[in-house]
Amino acid sequence: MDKLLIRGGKRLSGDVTISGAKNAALPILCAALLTADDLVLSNVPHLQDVVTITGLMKQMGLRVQENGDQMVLNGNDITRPEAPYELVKTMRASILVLGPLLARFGQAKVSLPGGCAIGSRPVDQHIKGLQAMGAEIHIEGGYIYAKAKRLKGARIVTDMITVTGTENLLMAAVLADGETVLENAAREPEVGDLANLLVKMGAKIEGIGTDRLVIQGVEQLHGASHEVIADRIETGTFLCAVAATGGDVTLRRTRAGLLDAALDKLRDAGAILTSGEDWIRIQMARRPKAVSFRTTEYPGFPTDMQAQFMALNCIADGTSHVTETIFENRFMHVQELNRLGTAIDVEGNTAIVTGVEKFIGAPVMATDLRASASLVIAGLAAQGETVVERIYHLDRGYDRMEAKLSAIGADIQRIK
Ligand SMILES: CC(=O)N[C@H]1[C@@H](OP(=O)(O)OP(=O)(O)OC[C@H]2O[C@@H](n3ccc(=O)[nH]c3=O)[C@H](O)[C@@H]2O)O[C@H](CO)[C@@H](O)[C@@H]1O
Ligand SMILES: C=C(OP(=O)(O)O)C(=O)O
Repeated sequence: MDKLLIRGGKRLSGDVTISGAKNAALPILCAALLTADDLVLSNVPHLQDVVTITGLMKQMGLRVQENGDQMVLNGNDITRPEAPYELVKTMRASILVLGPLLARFGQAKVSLPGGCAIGSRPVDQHIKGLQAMGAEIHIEGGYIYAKAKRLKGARIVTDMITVTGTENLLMAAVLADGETVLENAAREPEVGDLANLLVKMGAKIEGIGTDRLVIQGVEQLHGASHEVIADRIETGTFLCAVAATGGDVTLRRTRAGLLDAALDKLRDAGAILTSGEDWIRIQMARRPKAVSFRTTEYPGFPTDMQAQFMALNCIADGTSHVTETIFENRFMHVQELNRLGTAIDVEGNTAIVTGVEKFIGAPVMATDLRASASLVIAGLAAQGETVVERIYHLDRGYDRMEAKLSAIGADIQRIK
């Protein structure tokens, strides 16, 4: 299994190009199931999750051509609307095939994703919403069996704000008969990116970017071209790395407006941030100040940035309170960070982080995607060598992270 060897203490400087967003690319790739025409995508990130979702859809009959960060997908020959457990278990976002398969083919068999390291993560809201649209659904042997001659528009109010739930129901509603209203919809930019693509494919959607999506179903969708938006979590991760090590780095092909809440916290920590239409520059010349925050749905502070900011707080001046409100078990990085000599206590869903002036590298184990990123940031800021094991988690969601970090001066290498 691959590992990362990091020799910490290097200042970071230069330019980094941010990739397309994992959490936009995954639902957008699934939208290829909604049409028999070509979907032409650009800025598709090189990620294991992208390999997994395209592999899953290829075994259904989807044709995929790749060329760098471009991809052409064609769903004319889909014969098996099924998602087997072997593929779904490695990536929960595979549940995103359920809505489009049911909407276009009137049936789907999709493995239940199960929980993961950060929480139990049920998909009851996806199922409840599809049932409200007239789908007959039963669960047997760990699989969701769904069928509906044609889905019918409905008013759906989800119990909580769910990102992939909103995306699944949106992809179902675009081909349903009549009007669907999704209340309490997620407002994450990735939901908006999917909705904008669907409109290009001929869908009728109002309220994009708001918590109320109104969809008039159409008979069929056609092909379209689309560029995936920048990954705001990769952006935030690189910004945290520079804030933790000190330096001067410009991130290209990304946008400050995607992550205002995280940028505010970086400013509070002492970073100087400037930005233009498609770049963000961070200058950090001092020890960071501790920053407290609570994770919430967009536009609040993202749960997917919690671990990386916790690593930053570990070397900051002062004590911070980090409260996780989205997932019940998203502090797996705490024990690993403490192996480097950091000082974090957990009380319920709040971590109390007492900043230390320095920490020393150690072998650590990645437990999930963003936990891995926090260990890389801590390793970059630590003295001596840190070895991060189980980086297959990192490869799920970061596009060539070690190459991008090396290019701005980090001493980091992959050990096969
Ligand atoms: C591929 C993708 O886009 N993943 C993102 C997505 O995950 P994902 O879409 O899985 O997360 P949700 O927004 O659905 O989860 C929010 C909360 O709702 C709960 N819930 C959700 C659905 C449901 O049917 N029942 C239920 O109880 C979850 O357990 C969680 O506590 O949003 C999360 C929250 O911003 C991010 O951390 C993930 O990176
Ligand atoms: C939790 C994440 O992803 P997923 O929903 O794919 O597990 C993430 O991107 O941080």
